[in-house]
Amino acid sequence: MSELGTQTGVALDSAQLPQTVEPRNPGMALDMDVVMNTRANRSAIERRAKTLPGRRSVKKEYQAAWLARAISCIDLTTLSGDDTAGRVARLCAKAKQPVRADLLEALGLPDLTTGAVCVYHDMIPPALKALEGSGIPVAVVSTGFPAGLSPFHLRIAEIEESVKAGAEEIDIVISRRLVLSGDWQGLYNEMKTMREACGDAHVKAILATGELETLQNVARASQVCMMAGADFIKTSTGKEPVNATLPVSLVMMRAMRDYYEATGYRVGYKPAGGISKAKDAINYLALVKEELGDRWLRPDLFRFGASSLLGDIERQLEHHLTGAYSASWRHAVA
Ligand SMILES: O=C[C@H](O)COP(=O)(O)O
Repeated sequence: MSELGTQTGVALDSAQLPQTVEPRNPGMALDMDVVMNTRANRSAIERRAKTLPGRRSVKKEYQAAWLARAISCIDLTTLSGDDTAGRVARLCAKAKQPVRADLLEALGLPDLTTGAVCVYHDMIPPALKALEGSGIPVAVVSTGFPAGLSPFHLRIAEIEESVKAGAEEIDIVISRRLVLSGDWQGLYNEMKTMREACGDAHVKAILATGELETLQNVARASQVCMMAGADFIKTSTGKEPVNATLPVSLVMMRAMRDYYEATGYRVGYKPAGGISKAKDAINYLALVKEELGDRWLRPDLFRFGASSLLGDIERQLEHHLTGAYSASWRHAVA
């Protein structure tokens, strides 16, 4: 049965999620033939991406199921210079109970949570404290986020410090200049060293696609990061002028599909930055379903990096259950 279909039924039951554990991508030797043969046809990709928002219409209980799944895949994020322990604690409370309790009951999903909470290094202790016992992992941005231009040994030390402090997921930024100068070996070495520094923590490689100039560069950088052992590839920091887009997502997902076909390892995907509307979330999930298949529609293989998406999803779910919209300020996240 198709899992989040518009034709076939889907129960709003998180217990439906299979408990299979995906083997971690171990990486492989850098294969320059694969990298150089990886291409991206911009006009074909843009044409394909444009068809998505128009023809996807998921209604009523199916829409609620897709939105509930979207919530389970959110890395609920705060990455501001004025973050405080209090703000992070409020964000974590929202991660533990992402939607009003009566709405969760009505959906039959009393235990629904977000996929993770994503913060800066200094906010790890308050996040861990607030999430204690919830099973929700703390993700941390690292390696001189967002530009990634601090000395390399300090970037590695930063990863090690965050792992030591208890982060289970490390979102690293790659050196964009290595992509822009075609230094694929340099990018491979950097990513491999970062993956090693993460140890048991999972590593998400932020490509900062809005700064990579071409879709071909995005495709090649995706391949190289996966070969070097990335657990996830992620579009953006949220701080670039252009962040996640559907065309970029199509390119990255196709690179992931090629990598899976070549190695048997599934790498996760995280679009991030500027995703703030429920209907955008559904478009991304639909793209994942069509390009990669149902197995990828799980928090272990798919996340949204988003600071304000949850509020709009809660609003849409409230409308689904009560027939009325509430003001967006009632769903402020933190
Ligand atoms: O990784 C997450 C992003 O920084 C969040 O970006 P956003 O604030 O545009 O949702």
